[in-house]
Amino acid sequence: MNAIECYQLSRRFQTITAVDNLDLVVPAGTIFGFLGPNGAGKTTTVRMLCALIAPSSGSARVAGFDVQTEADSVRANTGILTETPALYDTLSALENLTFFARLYGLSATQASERAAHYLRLFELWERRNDPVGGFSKGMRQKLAIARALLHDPAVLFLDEPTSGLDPAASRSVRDVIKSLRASGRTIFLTTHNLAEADELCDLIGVFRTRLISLDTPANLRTRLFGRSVRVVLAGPAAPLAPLVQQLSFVMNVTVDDERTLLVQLTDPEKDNPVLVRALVAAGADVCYIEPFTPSLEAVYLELIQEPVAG
Ligand SMILES: Nc1ncnc2c1ncn2[C@@H]1O[C@H](COP(=O)(O)OP(=O)(O)OP(=O)(O)O)[C@@H](O)[C@H]1O
Repeated sequence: MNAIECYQLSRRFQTITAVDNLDLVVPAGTIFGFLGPNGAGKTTTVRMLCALIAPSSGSARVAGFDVQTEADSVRANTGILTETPALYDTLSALENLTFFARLYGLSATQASERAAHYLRLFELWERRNDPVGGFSKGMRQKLAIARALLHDPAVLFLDEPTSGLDPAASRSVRDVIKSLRASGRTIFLTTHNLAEADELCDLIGVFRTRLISLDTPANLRTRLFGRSVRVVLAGPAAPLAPLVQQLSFVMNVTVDDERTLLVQLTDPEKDNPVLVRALVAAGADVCYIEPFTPSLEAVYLELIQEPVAG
């Protein structure tokens, strides 16, 4: 089953087109990473998918419901963590959660059960009676995610969930996100943290008003950079680059540093021995050769450089 399906989804604000003909399918139980520069239209997309604003054209189904004709059901089945979640500072963690659970329509018993469940899950139980005003940013963020989960939504939208958190708090929030996927939820994660997207996401959409690319992190790398190896030599690398470039299976060569070549090729298992033989025949001493995995950041920067297809 698909958690999210968009068909030609668009939103215009006066003269600005914020989202242009978005076609997107996100399978249930996955973490989808939505990446794009500032002003790309990510928040606008999330607001349409949560049935908070109407599309100008096109359609979308979230958790099986149409965002326009079944907006109440969409809202009942989605949770959203906004970039700056508001919590009541003078209320305790438990009071905050039970208050919001009642707003979602849960009975008093259900509200306290659900609040206790998430406070334990997110390791906030010991601090349940403390006013939230004294909580660290990481604790507040976990509490805000808990709040978004109180009505047990199938699809959770998280906007920059680890922004401004220290490494330990970020790790703890990422673990929470993984545990939510393990429980079968679908997570729509908007982030500028590419290492985080790489670690968490099953599927990544790179977006700038239009969807530029949609694939798994591994496929995005291979599609853009092919399969690459780093060749570390005992002597200078630059003089050998032209020779390597001439090999029929080599797609591209760059000099990574004084003694290192980055070689993009089609089939490392088959091509590496030929590459090494050619280098040795040219008098080079090969110290070692290893697979090279470009960072998702390199992939992302390459993708958003490309002009948006007409
Ligand atoms: N209510 C609105 N009225 C007019 N223009 C809007 C409105 N909401 C968004 N926009 C415009 O739509 C475009 C996309 O904005 P949006 O907030 O969706 O981008 P974003 O990708 O979420 O950006 P960021 O990463 O900075 O949060 C921007 O040009 C923005 O100014």
